[in-house]
Amino acid sequence: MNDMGEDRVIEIEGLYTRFGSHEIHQDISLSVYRGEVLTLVGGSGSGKTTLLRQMLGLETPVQGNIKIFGYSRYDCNLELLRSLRNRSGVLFQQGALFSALTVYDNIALPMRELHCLDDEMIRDLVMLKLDMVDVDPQHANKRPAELSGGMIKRVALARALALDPELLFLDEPTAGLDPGLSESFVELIQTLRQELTLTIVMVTHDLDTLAAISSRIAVLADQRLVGLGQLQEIIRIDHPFIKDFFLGERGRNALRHLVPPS
Ligand SMILES: Nc1ncnc2c1ncn2[C@@H]1O[C@H](COP(=O)(O)OP(=O)(O)OP(=O)(O)O)[C@@H](O)[C@H]1O
Repeated sequence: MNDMGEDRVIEIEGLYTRFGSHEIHQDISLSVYRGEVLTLVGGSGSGKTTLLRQMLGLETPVQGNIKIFGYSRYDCNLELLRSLRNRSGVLFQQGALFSALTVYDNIALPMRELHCLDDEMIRDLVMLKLDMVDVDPQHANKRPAELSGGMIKRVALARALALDPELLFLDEPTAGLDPGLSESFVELIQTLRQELTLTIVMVTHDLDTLAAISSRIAVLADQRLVGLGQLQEIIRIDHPFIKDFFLGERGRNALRHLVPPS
């Protein structure tokens, strides 16, 4: 099977996750379509990060299937898995840069792992990625400890985009940023998403970020998917988590254009 003409980038079917006797997901099914931003929300411990890690192939559910670009995560050969990995990029929480490596080497690492690019080509590509995320080349030789929180996120995004992925995973992309930095980081993601025609799966607790870039939202609660759709549809669902999350005071501020004041 290939992905020609297929507009589902990810297909999750009948997924169950358990850690010991702790049930995390029951019968989760959802698709992510090419070019959309699907945002996963849910209470603490509802299994958002676990689901993201399963899509990345870093964890395996006890039951169910996940297809990426039309290929099952669980019946492919090593070469195929590597190619699936190279077609996706990930921005982990807190950036997760290698602290011993410079900015340059952090971004160059995935390129070097391909073993087919020479040093000059890698240099040009690293500089191009830094430019894409608005980081001045003068910072290339710094280590992560010398960077501000906002800069770490940008460098981590440059690394996530190192291999020109079609699919980007963002785990709490604006966590730890103050509102101004958070807004400009979201604008950067939005611009790159359009320029690079990315498909994005994002986990966030931040309603401003969610409202700014989500095409659709998937809500995890009670081990299940209790909502899947556009924001306007989600906020009409009668579920305690949804009411609390979207229609509480913070929600009403972030979504004031959608939710009438009570
Ligand atoms: N490898 C693991 N072994 C055992 N339990 C785990 C493992 N990974 C996650 N869990 C548990 O699974 C549950 C879901 O975790 P997960 O991190 O996916 O939730 P989350 O929705 O992302 O939460 P948060 O919003 O707090 O980040 C939690 O109770 C967590 O302790």
